[in-house]
Order: sequence, then C-alpha cells, then structure tokens
Amino acid sequence: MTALTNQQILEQLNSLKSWIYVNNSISKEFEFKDFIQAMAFVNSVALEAEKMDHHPDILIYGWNKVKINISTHSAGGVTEKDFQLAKKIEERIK
Ligand SMILES: C[C@H](O)[C@H](O)[C@H]1CNC2=NC(N)=NC(=O)C2=N1
Repeated sequence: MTALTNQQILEQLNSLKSWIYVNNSISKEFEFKDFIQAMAFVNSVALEAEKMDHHPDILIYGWNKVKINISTHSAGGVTEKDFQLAKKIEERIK
C-alpha cells in the first residue's frame, strides 16, 4: 500500500467530519459525557481496528476526551486504509 499525496489526503478529508491532517496522520478529537462513555467509544474503536487489522494511536485524556491519530506504519504515511478506519469510527459515534 503506498502513501497518498498531500493533495489526495486533503481531498479525502472533505468526506470526513472534522478530521485534520497533522504529523503525517489523520486526526480527530472527541469529547464524551464522562470517562465511561469515552472508554466505551475507545473499546468500540478497538473492535473495528482489530477487524481491519489496522490500528490507530489512541489518547484518552482530560477525563472525557479521546484523540485518535491514524496512519499506515508500513507505508510511512496516510493510505486508503486510514480513511477506511476513520469512516468506520465515524459510523460508531452516530
Ligand atoms: C502484522 C500486522 O498485520 C501489521 O503489523 C498491521 C497491524 N496494524 C497496522 N496498523 C496501522 N495503522 N498500520 C500498519 O501498517 C499496520 N500493520
């Protein structure tokens, strides 16, 4: 899998809500009612990641916030798989 160009990444970001391109990955911050809701979200992301065998970096902070960063380690950049995972994550919080 080859890394997408900056142009391709910026175009694909338009199909996602509030994700940004930073530090060679796509990233979004989420805020929840409380810590338990945040952890429930993180566990649902873990299940999606396992299903895809494609894993994000997950930061749980500030009690009820979660930051997700996704890149494709083997490609050293952002690939289609990262956008697929981001779309799955967005479906999980609807
Ligand atoms: C062996 C296993 O399939 C690989 O290490 C997978 C696991 N999850 C992964 N996740 C991400 N984000 N990038 C990868 O290159 C990757 N590779």
